[in-house]
Amino acid sequence: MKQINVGLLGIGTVGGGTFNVLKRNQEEISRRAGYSIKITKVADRDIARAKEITAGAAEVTDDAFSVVSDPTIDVVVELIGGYTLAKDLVLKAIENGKHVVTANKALIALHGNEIFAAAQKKNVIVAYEAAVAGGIPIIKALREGLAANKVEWIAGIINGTTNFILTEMREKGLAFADVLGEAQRLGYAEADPTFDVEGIDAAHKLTIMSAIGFGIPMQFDKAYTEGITKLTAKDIRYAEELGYRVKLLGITKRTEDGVELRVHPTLIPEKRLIANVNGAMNAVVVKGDAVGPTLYYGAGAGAEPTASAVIADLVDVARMHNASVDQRVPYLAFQPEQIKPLAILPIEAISSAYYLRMRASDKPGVLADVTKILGDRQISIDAMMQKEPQDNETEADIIILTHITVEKNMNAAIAAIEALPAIVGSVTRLRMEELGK
Ligand SMILES: NC(=O)C1=CN([C@@H]2O[C@H](COP(=O)(O)OP(=O)(O)OC[C@H]3O[C@@H](n4cnc5c(N)ncnc54)[C@H](O)[C@@H]3O)[C@@H](O)[C@H]2O)C=CC1
Ligand SMILES: N[C@@H](CC=O)C(=O)O
Ligand code: NA
Repeated sequence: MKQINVGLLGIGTVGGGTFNVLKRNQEEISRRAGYSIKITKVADRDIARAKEITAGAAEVTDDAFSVVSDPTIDVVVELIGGYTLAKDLVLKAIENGKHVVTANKALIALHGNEIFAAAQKKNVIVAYEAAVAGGIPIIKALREGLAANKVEWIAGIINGTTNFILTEMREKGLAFADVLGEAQRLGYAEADPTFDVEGIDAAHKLTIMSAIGFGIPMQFDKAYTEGITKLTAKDIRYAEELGYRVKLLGITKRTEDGVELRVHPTLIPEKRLIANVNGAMNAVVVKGDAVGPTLYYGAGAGAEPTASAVIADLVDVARMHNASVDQRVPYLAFQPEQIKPLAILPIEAISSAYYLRMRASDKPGVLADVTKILGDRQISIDAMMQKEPQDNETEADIIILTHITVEKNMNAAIAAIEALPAIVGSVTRLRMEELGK
């Protein structure tokens, strides 16, 4: 059987998983690929660890550029992360006519447009299944399985670290910081976990799915990004009392005015399957006009689940490396000349239902003032809950769920509510999604 030589850049969590799974399932994988896929060279700055993992099965170097320039290497697998060095390495590999597989969503979301244009010119594959929702074959589903559909919206739990944190906080009442440490230990978190907890990693993945779903260029800089660091256990509890779960959701929707591209904590009805996705698991709902809503579920992070996607890409490369660029699945699902920009809507222009929590002095008339402010702006109320003041407290929590309104309208209403003398501090606002239709 012919051999495909792989140069692996970075043998950390995902690189190590890739090396091990490829070794363990070698026979099964080559029966599928029609080629023996072999990691022949590994670059990692931690040479000792790389040598320990590879145990003599591959040449090890600390010079990643020597791998992308090595004429014996057919495919470069980039698993170092970050955008600066990774971009240089990937562009150099493409320039040298090598196919590329990467799990690096930051790289694709920020520099994908440039990378795919370079790859198209050189007739090489750039595959990135592992970059979105880890082991779930969501790129495959979006690019191939749903090709008949006009995609209407995509919504997903696409960051394992934050879903793990939210689950542990809800189920075990643990503090945010303790759970983050555990997620790091388990290999889920990014090198800089701010990317996870501030929603940046999810926004990278959402940007990629939005581009593939709607045939638009990658526009990460226009994404609205809000993480989970300000989320309180109290809001998670109140949401639950009202029949909802709070998840960090990435949502992208095609509307008449443009495309919504937003990541934020979101209340989802608990009866939805996606509301019950826990731990580091990911789930993505894609709504196509023909197929309706479809749900994809699986491990979104971790060594072997992510390796599963990396190796699936390697199998695709093995099968398709001799084809010409126009015989292959296009990088972003649409033919490159058919990628057309659509405006990304600012967050003020999106429409959503809302969860509002405010603290009010326990005086008569406050509720009437709040409902009048909402009514004056045509914001209708779906549900309301008032918590009696506890023990020595003189203030009560009021929780309101609204029907759908434009965010700009809600901003004005919140400002007016916060200006009421009886309202203490600021109003907590969380967006809600039905995800049904
Ligand atoms: N950990 C996960 O669950 C997932 C990670 N990813 C992505 O996969 C990529 C790799 O992530 P991890 O494996 O978690 O990271 P990691 O930090 O465990 O591994 C990175 C490896 O690259 C090596 N490295 C760093 N700088 C280098 C340099 N200049 N030259 C040579 N080697 C260098 C490090 O020594 C390390 O072994 C990232 O882009 C990440 O976003 C994607 C999906 C899931
Ligand atoms: N840090 C990421 C890793 C996978 O993409 C996550 O937690 O989802
Ligand atoms: Na994937």
